[in-house]
Amino acid sequence: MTDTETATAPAVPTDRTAAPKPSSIKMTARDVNVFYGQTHAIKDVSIDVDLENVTAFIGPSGCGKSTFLRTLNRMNDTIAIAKVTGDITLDGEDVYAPEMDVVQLRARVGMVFQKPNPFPKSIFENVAYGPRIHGLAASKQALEQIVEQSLKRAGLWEEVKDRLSDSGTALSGGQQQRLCIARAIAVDPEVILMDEPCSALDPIATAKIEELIHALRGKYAIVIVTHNMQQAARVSQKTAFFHLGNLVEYGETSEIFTNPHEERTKDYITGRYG
Ligand SMILES: Nc1ncnc2c1ncn2[C@@H]1O[C@H](COP(=O)(O)OP(=O)(O)OP(=O)(O)O)[C@@H](O)[C@H]1O
Repeated sequence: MTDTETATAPAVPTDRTAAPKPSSIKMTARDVNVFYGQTHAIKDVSIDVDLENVTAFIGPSGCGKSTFLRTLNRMNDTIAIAKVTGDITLDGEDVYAPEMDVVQLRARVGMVFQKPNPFPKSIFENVAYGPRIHGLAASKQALEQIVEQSLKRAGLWEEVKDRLSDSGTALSGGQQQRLCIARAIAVDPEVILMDEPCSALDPIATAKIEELIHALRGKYAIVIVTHNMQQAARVSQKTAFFHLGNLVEYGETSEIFTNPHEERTKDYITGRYG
């Protein structure tokens, strides 16, 4: 059954992981607009991203979830016709300031994409590349330690520790996605943005990524775009609902799914439109 076929809102887990924690604000967005030529894709969006809570972005196809996610680490800079206005900060620093080093920013605010995209290099090199170019390891041993710790944090170490020189592209889809998460973790990020990270994965691989998101909660601020409302309910403590480029409602996930304030949110989570 797909989300659009469900007649009721997804159940929110009642275990402790679902409860939001008091949090410090890691990123802020104020009055953010994004234009692709004449298309006004994001309209006056303001939001705070917590460190301790996982934030899910949900909404129907084309509502601007990915576009807004990409404003947080300036990935839209790579799209020639994209224009971003408004203010975005990371620990109070202006992300769009001319002096902001974008390579450094994207290490601090890492990204995991819909389709796993390991480099056509060894498992070790996939993880070692970032720390090496950012000068994070003083020695070969230090680099090996970073690789091991990142693979452990990404829940992949046990599966790959005996074949670190195999190609990253030879792993299964779910393993490749965890490798991409290890690659993001290796440069010691503060925020991890995930753009539908499970959409190309089977249910078992998806469950592993969801467990991993739980385990990483609080170590990094995590924002996940998902089409799957059950997934949003399972992995996040805060949910933002987007519709036609507007942020319609943002709040605690349990509240959004059980007691939404806006009619459009209610219609979406009960599957009245998709
Ligand atoms: N590179 C681009 N060039 C031009 N328009 C774009 C580009 N990327 C997105 N858009 C437009 O911006 C709007 C928002 O798209 P976006 O991909 O952010 O939505 P989404 O909610 O993530 O959709 P989906 O869930 O289908 O991935 C849409 O109208 C889309 O057509």
